[in-house]
Amino acid sequence: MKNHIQRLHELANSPSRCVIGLMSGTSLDGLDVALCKIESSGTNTTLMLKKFATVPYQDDFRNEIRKIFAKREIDFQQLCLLNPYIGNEHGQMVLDCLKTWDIEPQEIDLIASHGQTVFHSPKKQHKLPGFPNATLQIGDGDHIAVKTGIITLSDFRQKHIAAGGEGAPLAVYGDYFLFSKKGENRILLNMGGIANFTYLPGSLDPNLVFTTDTGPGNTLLDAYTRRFFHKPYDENGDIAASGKVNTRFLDELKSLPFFKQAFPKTTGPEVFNFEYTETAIQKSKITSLPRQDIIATLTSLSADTITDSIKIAISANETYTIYASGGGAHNAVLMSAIRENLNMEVKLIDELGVSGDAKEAVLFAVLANEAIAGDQSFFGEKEGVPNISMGKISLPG
Ligand SMILES: Nc1ncnc2c1ncn2[C@@H]1O[C@H](COP(=O)(O)OP(=O)(O)OP(=O)(O)O)[C@@H](O)[C@H]1O
Ligand SMILES: CC(=O)N[C@H]1[C@@H]2OC[C@@H](O2)[C@@H](O)[C@@H]1O[C@H](C)C(=O)O
Repeated sequence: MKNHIQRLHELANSPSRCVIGLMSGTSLDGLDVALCKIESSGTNTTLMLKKFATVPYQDDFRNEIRKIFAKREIDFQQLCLLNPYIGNEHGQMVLDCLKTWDIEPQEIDLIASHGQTVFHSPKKQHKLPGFPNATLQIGDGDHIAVKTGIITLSDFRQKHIAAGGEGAPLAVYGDYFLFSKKGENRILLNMGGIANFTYLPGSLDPNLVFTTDTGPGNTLLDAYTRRFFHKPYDENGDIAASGKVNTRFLDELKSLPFFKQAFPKTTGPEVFNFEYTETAIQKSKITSLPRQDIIATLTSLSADTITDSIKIAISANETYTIYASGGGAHNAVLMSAIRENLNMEVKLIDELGVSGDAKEAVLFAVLANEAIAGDQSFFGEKEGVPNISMGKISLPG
């Protein structure tokens, strides 16, 4: 024990750390593994992404998670079993990546594991008096630490809730440290299962930094494409490109109160799922609409709700640059609808030196770096962006 605490002390005082960030998002496509060298902390943080891989999930593994994923009623034993099971699997995936990269586990200082979100329930969504914002990520950190022999930080979201946030989006911290630029207002738009963005003011004023989910990114598209096109997602937006947007259906999809809620707000596949699409199809009486048109309309919904949110958050006369990341950045139809709605170029975060597919995993590496070596950076007084260090520490021995 004493050795581990001494090691943490050394790491806290070392000029740089080698940190593996792990992200398993709402799309359940795989585990993103980002090996980063991080120097310093807070606004002085510099990061070099040394290696990156997405370890795809096997169907069996994904199906086990789907049994409980974002469901109100589940088999409690399944939840209990998955917690160590996912931790162990993620640990093994890290070891496999290290082997492929010809790197010894001893060369890694920390793992930052997001885990798997299985339910996200902000107050605005559950509306149960007396109950707080809540979110649950599983894939226990102790199992990763013991499996890999590497000190592991996990369960980052609880502290954010304890300090007054909804547990997400946490990207804001790393976004601010890594991607802020004096003199340039930036929007960092991430389109995973759920879409969110961070506003980084060119003034660098932490009081103006802003982050929120906007609603669906790919989650509705994936669910519908899986069910009716027997593919995991609409590759490149090809199905959407072959369909037409149906306005009646689009208006019905947009009538959900979530879209009118004030920022910051968060959501998940508990709300944006196949049933949500089905209900909107029934309500708008378009049951005979070609399936490509459904995909085209769902793609428009993602684009419109993203760009409407950006327009609300940024005043009309303000200039800014948008950098996109996440799997949705590979969807040409989604990207061009966003460009069209905003009438401006949308760049890729890759231009700023980090691959868009790696960004979220990288940001958890930054959070772990901050928890171990940071000095509680000031994030202003804005609601939903608490000034805190996050993550629980699991020791390997
Ligand atoms: N070539 C592609 N064409 C179209 N869509 C793609 C492509 N590649 C990935 N995607 C979409 O991106 C999704 C995965 O994105 P990503 O890994 O960023 O999500 P996530 O991290 O799981 O979600 P979240 O950020 O909400 O937690 C896929 O499920 C798919 O919908
Ligand atoms: C509860 C949860 O897992 N939320 C995710 C999800 O995926 C995208 C969006 O919804 C975002 O709010 C968050 O993840 C990113 C990494 C975040 O916290 O910034």
